[in-house]
Amino acid sequence: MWGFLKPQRRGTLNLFSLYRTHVFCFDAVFYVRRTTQHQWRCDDVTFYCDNLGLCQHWIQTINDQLATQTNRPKSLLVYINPYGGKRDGKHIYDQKVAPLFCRACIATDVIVTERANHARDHLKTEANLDQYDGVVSVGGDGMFNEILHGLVARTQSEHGIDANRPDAHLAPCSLRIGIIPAGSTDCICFATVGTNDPVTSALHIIVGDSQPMDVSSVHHNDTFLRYSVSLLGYGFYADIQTDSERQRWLGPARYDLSGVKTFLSHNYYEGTVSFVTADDNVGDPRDKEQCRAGCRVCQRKTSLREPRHDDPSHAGKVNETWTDIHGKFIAINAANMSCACPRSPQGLSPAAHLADGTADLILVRKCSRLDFFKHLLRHTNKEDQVAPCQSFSARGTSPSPLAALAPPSR
Ligand SMILES: Nc1ncnc2c1ncn2[C@@H]1O[C@H](COP(=O)(O)OP(=O)(O)OP(=O)(O)O)[C@@H](O)[C@H]1O
Repeated sequence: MWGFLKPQRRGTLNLFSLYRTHVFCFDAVFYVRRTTQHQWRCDDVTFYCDNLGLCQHWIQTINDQLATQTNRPKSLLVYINPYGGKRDGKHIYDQKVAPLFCRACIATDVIVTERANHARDHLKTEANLDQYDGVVSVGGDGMFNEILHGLVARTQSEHGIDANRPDAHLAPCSLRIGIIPAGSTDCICFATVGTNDPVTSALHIIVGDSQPMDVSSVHHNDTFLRYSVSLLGYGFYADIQTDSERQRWLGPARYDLSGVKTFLSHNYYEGTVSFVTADDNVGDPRDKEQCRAGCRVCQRKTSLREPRHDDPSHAGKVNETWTDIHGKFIAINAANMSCACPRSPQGLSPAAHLADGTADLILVRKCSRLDFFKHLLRHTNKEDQVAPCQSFSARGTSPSPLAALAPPSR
């Protein structure tokens, strides 16, 4: 007879394991409990039984059910950036994440990076990727980007795709990337999971959650520069980023200092932005629902986009009509995702989809400091982020001053 009894002994149990006493067999089942603000926690239920055979049968049945879930990772390659955010990436991983991976029987190879681009270079050339189900980034957005670059570059070189061609269709990576937030803004984690919480992210990885993401490639004069999954910024945000790197010793507070400095300098840039509007775009920048795992728009778009990287004749799009906008701009932003983070819970483009094959182009023309301040202030609240600025869904830009955005591919 199964029943919930007061536990006689609680121990560190494997995800599904059997503990025996002389009187009862008992088995603790660990599960994910959803709490508030998109946070997940690990909880357990203990079942008791006085029939050992029945208990074993029950455990076997659960394990058989779990074995059918092939999306759960069994082996992961973990990169920890000990240098990002408040420099506590290693501590976060050891204290909050490793015990959960261990409990879920996930084997891990852990590399603590020793320099910038260590993870990228290791993934590009050395790592034996066949033995892993995924790669985990413990760090911030910069660390995620390193891993993205390593994995995407490796995949393209294995498929013989020339990444310097802006019209090349990139081959999708077979490995997934998990993010354990341990950086300063952790925008990519926040925009995909809804919170910056290492335990929640670890549990998403354990249960095999996944979300496709658009990747934009940035080129200059037919030379590949970099990939981007979040914000591609020219002007205001790029200036903050450049300046904040010089203040890294300040930790996450460096963004505040650089933000104020850049705002006060009130720089603007004159040039022409060219873009192609998305033809079958179903979303609108003012849509109320935020894109999350399982989004129907992204699922539909992903299924419509056939991978065509093996057919050179399909490279590039024909009949694209380019629109030019000339002017003086304070900020030129292409958002591949909402770019939400704790300071901007809605993000720069709240309704941007993670995998619909488009980027939201946000142009902020030269205006007074006061008007620009009002625009920035909206990022911190939940009100309409786009009015009265114009916002476009675009799939490309022309050369200078913005590097071209190739059609995003997964
Ligand atoms: N061992 C290391 N020493 C120095 N720099 C490193 C090391 N490992 C990684 N890096 C670099 O540190 C940079 C910043 O890391 P990360 O993104 O993790 O933190 P952050 O910049 O504080 O957070 P965020 O990007 O979310 O603002 C990355 O661009 C990465 O290339």
